[in-house]
Amino acid sequence: MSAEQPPPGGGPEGAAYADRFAVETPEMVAARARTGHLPGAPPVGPAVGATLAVLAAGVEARSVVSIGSGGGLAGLWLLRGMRKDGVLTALDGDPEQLRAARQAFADAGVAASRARLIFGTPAEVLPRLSPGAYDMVVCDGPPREYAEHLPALLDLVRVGGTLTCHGLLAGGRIADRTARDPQIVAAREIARMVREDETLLPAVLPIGDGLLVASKRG
Ligand SMILES: C[S@@+](CC[C@H](N)C(=O)[O-])C[C@H]1O[C@@H](n2cnc3c(N)ncnc32)[C@H](O)[C@@H]1O
Repeated sequence: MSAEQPPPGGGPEGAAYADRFAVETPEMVAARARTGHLPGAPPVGPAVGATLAVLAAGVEARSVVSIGSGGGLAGLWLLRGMRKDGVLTALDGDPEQLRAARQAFADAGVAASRARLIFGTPAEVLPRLSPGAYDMVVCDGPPREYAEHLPALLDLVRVGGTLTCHGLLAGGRIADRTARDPQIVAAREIARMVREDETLLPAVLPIGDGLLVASKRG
């Protein structure tokens, strides 16, 4: 890296600053602590959470689907950015994560009418959701679980709405041509499908473990 060329994202110090910049509420801190012992990837960091809030605010989100609700940390950020009358639909296949999410929303004073928590996998739940009815669809689970559902996920997003998938970079391994494990193959497949879809305007944000964002155009 030359002296004139700063490291992407400001390097580790820049990433740490981005996380410090986005201050979590006490309820968010508690949500993070509540699910720390559960299996699976950790919840979103503050920089990713704040970005989700900004994206939700940008589309004036009234309805958002979150795939892989976890313990509700991303949900709290999303609700912060959504309209005050907005409804978050969050699904997860782990009842303990859903219980933790319910607790997190209650702690934060989120009205029950604003959060719909559904137990199930994308294969079970997505067919029950209305196509084109969502301002934003947020994926935060293993990419290999969601690659096959990408067309159904995109179908849920209204024109002008936004899709996000977190975990795309997999610690940078997505760029390593020798890496061919199922998670990386699925992440590359998601990236390819989104980039080649002419109805989408996509970008990869190198925050957290890589946030793929795409705006759906007419
Ligand atoms: C990284 S955590 C999500 C954290 C959450 N976005 C947050 O910030 O609080 C991933 C979640 O996806 C869920 N998950 C993984 N595979 C799933 C599947 N096939 N169906 C439903 N949920 C799944 C896990 O139970 C876990 O709660």
